[in-house]
Amino acid sequence: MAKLFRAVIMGPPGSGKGTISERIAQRFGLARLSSGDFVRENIAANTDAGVLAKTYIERGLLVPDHVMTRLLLPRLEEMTRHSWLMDGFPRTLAQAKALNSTCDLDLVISLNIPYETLKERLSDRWIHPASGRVYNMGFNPPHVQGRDDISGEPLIQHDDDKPEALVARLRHYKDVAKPIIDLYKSKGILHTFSGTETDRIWPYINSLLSTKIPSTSQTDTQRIPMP
Ligand SMILES: Nc1ncnc2c1ncn2[C@@H]1O[C@H](COP(=O)(O)OP(=O)(O)OP(=O)(O)O)[C@@H](O)[C@H]1O
Ligand SMILES: O=c1ccn([C@@H]2O[C@H](COP(=O)(O)OP(=O)(O)O)[C@@H](O)[C@H]2O)c(=O)[nH]1
Repeated sequence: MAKLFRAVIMGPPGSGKGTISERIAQRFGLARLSSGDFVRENIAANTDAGVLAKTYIERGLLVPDHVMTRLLLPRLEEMTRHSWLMDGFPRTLAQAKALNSTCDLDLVISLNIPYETLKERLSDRWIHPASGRVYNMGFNPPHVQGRDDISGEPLIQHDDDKPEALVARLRHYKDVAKPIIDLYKSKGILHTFSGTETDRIWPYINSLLSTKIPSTSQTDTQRIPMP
């Protein structure tokens, strides 16, 4: 069996993690895992953890570590035979340590994007909740306004992209990300990419990953349904 590949993508809200994850998943055939999608699915399904998580998300806060690790680690244990790319986890040092005890990461991508760019992008971000596909009215608008290109279903905006929640989220990101970044740097697996446009960053990520994983002919993002 080919060697499995496990990667994490980090960056503040709006830095392009979702956009880049989708490209990586399509180009390299990795399973794409998103902690945010997982939390939202739990909220929609009214699970105990979902109801609890909602009270934090509404205030622009992170969900507590013990809730997140309880939700995600069993999920990762089911993925022992898949290569994957995780977006949104770990978001704290405690989560990074918990992840560390579950699996060995091969690579961490960290995105470094100016604050003004983040604010502009998020005020105009639209999402197809079922697939996680993201649109931006300027950068990658849907073919039909307000509708997902593939399913035709309605697009939504996240409550936590509102400016009130956003400022708190950005401040919080800076504080909590630094020790995680330092940890991955010390392990020698951190790769940082800076810039204002995903299209300009992407070729560098693409060539880095090409040296680490074989590309596939897969054209559709592989999203593993959450239980
Ligand atoms: N690893 C995590 N730890 C704590 N809370 C999390 C984690 N992942 C997701 N959440 C919660 O779920 C919310 C939505 O997750 P999602 O990844 O979509 O976040 P986001 O902040 O909108 O991300 P981004 O804007 O960076 O794509 C977060 O704002 C946070 O409250
Ligand atoms: O170069 C870019 C990359 C992304 N986006 C948009 O910015 C928003 C945030 O991107 P994404 O959801 O990928 O970021 P994340 O929050 O996952 O890091 C989305 O509306 C994207 O369409 C953009 O306008 N230009």
